[in-house]
Amino acid sequence: MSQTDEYRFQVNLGGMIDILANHLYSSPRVFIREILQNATDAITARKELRKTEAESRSLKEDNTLEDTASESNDYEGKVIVELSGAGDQQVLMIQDNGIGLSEEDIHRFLSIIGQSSKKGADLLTSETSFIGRFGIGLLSCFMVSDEIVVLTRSVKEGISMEWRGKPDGTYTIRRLETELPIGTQIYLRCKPGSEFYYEPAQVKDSLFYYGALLPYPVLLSVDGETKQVNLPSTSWMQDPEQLRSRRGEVLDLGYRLMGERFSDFIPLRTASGRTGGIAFILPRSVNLNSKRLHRVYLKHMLVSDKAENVLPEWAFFIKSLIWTDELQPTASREYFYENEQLDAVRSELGTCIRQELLRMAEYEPDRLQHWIRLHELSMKALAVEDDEFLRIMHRWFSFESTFGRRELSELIREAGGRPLHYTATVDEYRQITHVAAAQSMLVINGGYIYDSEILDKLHWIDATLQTERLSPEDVSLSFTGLTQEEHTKYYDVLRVMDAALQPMRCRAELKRFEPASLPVLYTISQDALTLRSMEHTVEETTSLFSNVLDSLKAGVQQNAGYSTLYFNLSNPVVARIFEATDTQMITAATEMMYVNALMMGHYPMNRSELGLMNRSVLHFINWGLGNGQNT
Ligand SMILES: Nc1ncnc2c1ncn2[C@@H]1O[C@H](COP(=O)(O)OP(=O)(O)OP(=O)(O)O)[C@@H](O)[C@H]1O
Repeated sequence: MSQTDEYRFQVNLGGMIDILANHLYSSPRVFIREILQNATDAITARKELRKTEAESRSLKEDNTLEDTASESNDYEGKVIVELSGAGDQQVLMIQDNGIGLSEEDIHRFLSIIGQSSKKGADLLTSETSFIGRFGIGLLSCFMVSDEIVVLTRSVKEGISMEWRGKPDGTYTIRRLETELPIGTQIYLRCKPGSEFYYEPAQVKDSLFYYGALLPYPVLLSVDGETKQVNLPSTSWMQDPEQLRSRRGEVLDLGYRLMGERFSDFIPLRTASGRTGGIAFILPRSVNLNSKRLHRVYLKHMLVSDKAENVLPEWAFFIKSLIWTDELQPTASREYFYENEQLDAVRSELGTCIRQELLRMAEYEPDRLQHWIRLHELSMKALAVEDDEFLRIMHRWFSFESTFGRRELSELIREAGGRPLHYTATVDEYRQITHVAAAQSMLVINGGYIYDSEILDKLHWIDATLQTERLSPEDVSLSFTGLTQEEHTKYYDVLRVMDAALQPMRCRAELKRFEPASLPVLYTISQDALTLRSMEHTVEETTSLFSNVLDSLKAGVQQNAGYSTLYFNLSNPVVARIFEATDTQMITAATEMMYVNALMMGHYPMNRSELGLMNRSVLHFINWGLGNGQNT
């Protein structure tokens, strides 16, 4: 048997940095986030240590818990960022007064890649109060510097230490003579080509971008001038009541962090209180398919300003600012794992929004109406998909109707317990709108996108809400018929009219209806309508395709009913036609009325109908001129 030699894997640090820079992080500027994050974790660790120490002391000395809490609260975390030098001699120093690193910590955590003092038993699922867990974040500094220098003094031991690491994987450690303050200082010297990331404005922007909500001061010192970069205490953000009472400040925060001037918002908070935020209502209407980009802070640090999955899909009219301490970020820290926890949080935040909508519907209807008007089309699209949303919003949706544009709640009231009548197409609505309005009949135009689908679904969400689709033929049922004498009197004229309309598979009927100004009403069955559009297509297509259509047409033709042209005897012109005796004149008038009705109903006319129109117009001109000569 041959001898087996055992070797250790070697890590090519340069290669790893390349992977981080080009494949994990979206921009080199994330090094600021990683350092701020480490500082935050170090401050948290120091706070926790003080708390445990105070607790064990209080147990020994029998102090009250309040004494313990106040003792652990008298420490204030702080981060100072300093820029010095110029060009490629620029140095960025980040100092925190956190827990610091002991000599042993340096060997265990700082010098071994992938080793972290912060992870729990299970790297991905166990929870800690820290943001970091992978033990790779500090490497991001090599994207902008050829050396990382860490000066540190642990709260646990008095020795001040220096660690210097290079991207080739070498590092040095030494004890310092001077005594440093407790905490850590990181020094980065600008790497050629990275000058941009050391510009004071850039550093300031990045510190604000990632750390605006950090609960301790982050100070930036440039040319001897020191200013706080992050927002002064925003702990009130976590309390929905405070958010409501600080309306102006919240809207201002929205502008500073999200760059948009919002005018309204909904406070968010899950039952556990571990996730919450502000759901800003978009002040402009948005496409339902546009990305929903939310801004999420994990333990006060920005994780992503492009998080799509923290709110339900339907909350497209909202742009939110979310804080959480429970969601699991990915290693790039730019997204969250799509896991059960995220599912639960998303649904709880969705419930907050729903409840607020319901609350508004009850107590602030004007506010709700304003939003709906802004986002109505997208909200209707959502309501078609989501019954729960439809249930909340339906009564605020507006529809065109013969009573004007009204909210559904008003229309339901007007209908007084009777079914709501609606047309399925805009053309059908156009055909009957005058007639229905003149007869004070409530008809809703369901022809616009989503409207008839919503009307169709109403009885699913409320069994008392009945709807009925109406066709123009149904409206004709409300017309007044003629007396027996009138029937006899107008029988011959009607026969002439029928004969004139026969080639168009249309029949004439004589009724009385309102408004008197409307001479005729054209109604057509669905089959007849299909046949009409097929005929129209045949006229416009190639012979091969028209053969196919012809055979389809033959099938439909057998079933297709006639359309009907209702003449309105209450209309003075129609009344005069029925007094006429000249058959030619009656025929021409009928044809004119027919094409006029088609145009009013927006039906495309076929070739023979256009010819008909031409003929009858010429006929009337001729007749008019002849009449003129006679007088
Ligand atoms: N400012 C600091 N104060 C104290 N310890 C620090 C500081 N910065 C880094 N460390 C130590 O160095 C270790 C490695 O840091 P690094 O940023 O690489 O990883 P991490 O923060 O643990 O995890 P992640 O890769 O998820 O950010 C940390 O676990 C911590 O022990």
